[in-house]
Amino acid sequence: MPITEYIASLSQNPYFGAGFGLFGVGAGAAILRKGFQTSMMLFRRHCMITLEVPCRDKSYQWLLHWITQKGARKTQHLSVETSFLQKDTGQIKTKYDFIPSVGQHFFRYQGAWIKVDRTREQQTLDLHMGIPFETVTLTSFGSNKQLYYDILEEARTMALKQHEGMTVMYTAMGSEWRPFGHPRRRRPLHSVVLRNGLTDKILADCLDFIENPSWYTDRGIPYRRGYLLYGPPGCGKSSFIMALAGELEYNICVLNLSERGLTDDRLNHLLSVAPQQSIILLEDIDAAFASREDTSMQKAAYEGLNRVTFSGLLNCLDGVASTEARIVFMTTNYLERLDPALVRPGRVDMKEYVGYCDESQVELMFLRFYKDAEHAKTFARKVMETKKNVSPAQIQGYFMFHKHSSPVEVLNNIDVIWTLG
Ligand SMILES: Nc1ncnc2c1ncn2[C@@H]1O[C@H](COP(=O)(O)OP(=O)(O)OP(=O)(O)O)[C@@H](O)[C@H]1O
Repeated sequence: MPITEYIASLSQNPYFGAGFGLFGVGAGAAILRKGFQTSMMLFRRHCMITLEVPCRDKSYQWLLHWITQKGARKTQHLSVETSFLQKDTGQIKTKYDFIPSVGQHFFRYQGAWIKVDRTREQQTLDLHMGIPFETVTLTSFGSNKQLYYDILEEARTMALKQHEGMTVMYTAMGSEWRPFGHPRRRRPLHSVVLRNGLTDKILADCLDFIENPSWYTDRGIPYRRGYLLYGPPGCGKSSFIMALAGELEYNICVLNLSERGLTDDRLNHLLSVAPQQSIILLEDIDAAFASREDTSMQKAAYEGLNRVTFSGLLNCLDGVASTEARIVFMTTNYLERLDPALVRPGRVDMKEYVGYCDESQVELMFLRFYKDAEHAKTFARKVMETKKNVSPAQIQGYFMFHKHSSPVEVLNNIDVIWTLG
């Protein structure tokens, strides 16, 4: 049979017609699907704008809180984050924050609909935090990037407002800094009573440093400043640094140099990634190295474990180069135990003794507690007449002991100061 006849006979075959029809429908559907996918992809690429924020990014938590409070307020799918807040009285209040749960949420911002996708990768763990890796993706119509800048900026401002008037303490965890405990209410600087003029001297030095970055850059000097406070325990070294941080609106990163596992490399890294506007505090700096020289059990226990070396610390202090003001505070009870190399200018630019009370300090502390100028003078004189060393912590303890006593009773019992605690 010639081929034309064969084709003509096929067209009359009902089975072939039906099969061909089905094939046509299938092919048509496939082409339509492909076309739809391509146009969706083109639409997404040209008409939608997305922002992906991974959980390692600083703005991640800010954004989640902002979305719950400002954006997707009506969403019913939430997860909880519990935090603690300390009141002035020391009482701790538990606070529950809701954040959008994993999944999709929608909200309107500046007239635009925004889709929120919070996704969690079950397979990938964030090694630093030990939690699954997460991302939040915002998607919206249009090409206006400003929308996302505005959202991130609002989220940041909202987060910072929460900590207004607070000092956040950071501690080193692995290779990063993490807030430690609850943010503390700022302590008024002059509530820490140091010898006359010392508070203002240190404050003025810090302010001069913070306000004059160009003085350092113009002269090629690293933009950092080191302070050492030394003196007996209970005289206010730590309290002063906390109060100073509050005054400067800085936070504090506390580093324990004797910590096991803190190597030179880790220390170097930590110093270079410290949060902005924070004071680095190295407490009891003598303890980290003193134990190396003695042959006590302690040394044996730590032997073989990674620790910071003295030269490592010096290198790290020298290497703290930063575009923003880097303030390092060190404290010690034993200045004489410190290696001169550690306290030379450049590493320690200001070295101040914070010691036992003098007469005016005792008087001021009395005034703060009892608001009685006349008895304050007598009290201070009587304390000084004993010729015994007295720390502000001892005076504070004595006043707390006499919380409900009259100023006269406080005057008549001063021997108790040295027997408390
Ligand atoms: N100069 C001071 N003025 C007011 N209070 C003070 C002062 N010094 C110490 N105190 C009080 O005494 C307590 C202990 O003080 P702090 O821990 O600051 O002393 P320190 O010098 O850092 O001691 P250490 O060397 O043991 O760390 C705090 O409760 C603090 O309020």
